Amino acid sequence: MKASSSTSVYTSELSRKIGDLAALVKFRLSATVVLSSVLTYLVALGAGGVSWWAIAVLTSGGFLTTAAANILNEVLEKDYDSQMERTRRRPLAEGRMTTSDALLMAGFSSIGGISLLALFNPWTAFLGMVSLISYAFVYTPLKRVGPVAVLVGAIPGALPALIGCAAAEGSITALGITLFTIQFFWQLPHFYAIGFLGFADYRKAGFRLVPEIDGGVDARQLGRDAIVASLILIPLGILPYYLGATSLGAALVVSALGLLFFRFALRFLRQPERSTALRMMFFSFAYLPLVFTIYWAGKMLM
Ligand code: HEM
Ligand SMILES: CC(C)=CCC/C(C)=C/CC/C(C)=C/COP(=O)(O)OP(=O)(O)O
Repeated sequence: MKASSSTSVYTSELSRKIGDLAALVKFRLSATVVLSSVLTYLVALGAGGVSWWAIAVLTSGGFLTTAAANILNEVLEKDYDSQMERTRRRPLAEGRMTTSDALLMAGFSSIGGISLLALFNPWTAFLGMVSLISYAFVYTPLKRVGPVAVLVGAIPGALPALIGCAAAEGSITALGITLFTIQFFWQLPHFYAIGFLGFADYRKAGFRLVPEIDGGVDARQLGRDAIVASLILIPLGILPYYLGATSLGAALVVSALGLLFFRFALRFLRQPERSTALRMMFFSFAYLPLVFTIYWAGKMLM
């Protein structure tokens, strides 16, 4: 009896620790970031030369680097995270973890991550370092300054696409810049939907990522910007075909997804409310992995 109750205490303690670690590194976000690097790596590499070993190194190096960036972000924001409903249960915000433990993890994680990325080539490691530093030390403080933070945050947010291409090609190429640009513009409607939905929460903690008008969210501005970004994604979708990185069919499907994104943005602009924002947000979750997978499939079938 005693043994079984101490086992269940141990199990629930362990699952709480795992939950805390997942929240500390923003596991789902980090996993998607890494997926974008792995998929762009595969697009750049095409059919030849894919090794499971290289994919494992890119996945673990990318994950450790992204985890370090997110830990630093949560250290810097622990007092603000505790004021937001969405983030208040994070381990640093609730005091279940100390700042020094978190910093120690960020230190080991960044050294491990960048070292693994360096196994590909110096560009991959350098770009990993730039994304980590710009996310933690430029974007994070700018979140309290104004909506410009979103455009700045979209740079480290898009660098994983360039990192994947650099790992495959050894340098910064036209394909890398194209996939970076797609990931950059994708993030704008992605965040504008989230920002609209979470406006009150952001405001409570003093984050100023979302444009305001008369003390409320400026939904027209968000809608217009989402329209512009999604319109840019439509022609951009074709570009990898001209660079020889995918088939015409795949590129056209990606452009069609851009058109669909535009429709979600247009509906949001016409009717800025929870339901239209939610649809734009859920579509954004699917859009990026779909786009890179379609390019890859197109290249494999060429
Ligand atoms: C300017 C850049 C970005 C901003 C400001 C941003 C902001 C956010 C926020 C605040 C959430 C939490 C939504 C919630 O919990 O309700 C979120 C969710 C998410 N973001 Fe982004 N994001 C950005 C870029 C990215 C990038 C680069 C990726 C991946 C490639 C990404 C993938 C995701 C995913 C998969 C989720 C849902 C998973 C989760 O809620 O943990 N985001 N984003
Ligand atoms: C390879 C490497 C190191 C890449 C860095 C990639 C990275 C962490 C991208 C995330 C982009 C981003 C601005 C997310 C929102 O964070 P937020 O601080 O607004 O989210 P929060 O409100 O949930 O804290």
